[in-house]
Amino acid sequence: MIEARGLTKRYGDRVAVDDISFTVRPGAVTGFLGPNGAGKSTTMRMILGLARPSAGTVTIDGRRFVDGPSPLTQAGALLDAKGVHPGRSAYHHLAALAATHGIPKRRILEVIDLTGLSAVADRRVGGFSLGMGQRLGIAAALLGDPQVLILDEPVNGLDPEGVRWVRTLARHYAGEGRTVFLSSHLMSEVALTADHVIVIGRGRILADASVAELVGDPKEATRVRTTRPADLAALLGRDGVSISSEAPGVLEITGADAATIAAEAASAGIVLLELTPLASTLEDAYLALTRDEVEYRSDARMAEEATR
Ligand SMILES: Nc1ncnc2c1ncn2[C@@H]1O[C@H](COP(=O)(O)OP(=O)(O)OP(=O)(O)O)[C@@H](O)[C@H]1O
Repeated sequence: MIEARGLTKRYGDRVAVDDISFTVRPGAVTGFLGPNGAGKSTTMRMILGLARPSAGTVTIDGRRFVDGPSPLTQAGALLDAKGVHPGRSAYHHLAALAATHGIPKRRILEVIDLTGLSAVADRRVGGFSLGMGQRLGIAAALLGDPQVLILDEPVNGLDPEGVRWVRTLARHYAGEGRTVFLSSHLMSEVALTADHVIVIGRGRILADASVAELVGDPKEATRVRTTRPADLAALLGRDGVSISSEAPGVLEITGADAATIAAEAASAGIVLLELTPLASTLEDAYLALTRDEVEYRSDARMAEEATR
């Protein structure tokens, strides 16, 4: 379990993380989402004792990470996959980590196998692709068989098979009752992988909810394509039904479900070419939550350009 209380990080007069409190629970995958510069990496670095909070506290299983007896067994992290000596082989990189943390040698081969690196374990890390580097970073995170996994953009640079592998791995570890906290820019990926989502924007928490809660009920909108849009709109035009049109012949209707629309159109002899219930997605919810942030950023950029 990761617990942050009043966590704050300032760089000069810039507030990167602004008095946030949250709990990342065991037995679940928690996604950490936010636009660029929102404060995700800074938060993860504070969790791991790599950045000092300006105020507030953050603990892993009740202890500050640096206070732990054997950090790699307490939490494993993938932060910056580039922080590896390029001249070393993958095996030697992991062996060096294992040696300094009292981890038995057989565990090195286990994580190499687990991360699909067996064929390249003796190659110099300097020649690794981004995806192989990510796998090595994840291998290092798993080395201490930790109860808490913290992964910053773990699918970055991975091919589709690799993305699926990370998803399965995250779900597997959560299924074992461990805590999995992962950041991502890919909303669709988080929707598939995470049970719970924390959304951060400009250093503040915008949402802390289950994926189901965040997505909420389906929008209850239905997209309809017909040769007689005006007739259909007139037919359905009553209190509680709203109809908009963004393209010729296409209506987006809320307040009447697909079955009602189909039945009424049929009784009036109106031919429907398409009838699609539109569910809102995590991406919709995320974009709605971070809209202000994005507007702020584009406005700021425009203002900056205008004054040049
Ligand atoms: N060492 C630092 N010195 C000064 N400012 C920093 C430092 N590290 C981060 N920041 C600033 O803190 C804010 C949050 O950055 P952070 O990297 O945590 O965001 P992020 O959500 O991880 O972004 P991204 O998705 O782009 O990785 C940004 O405005 C960034 O410029």
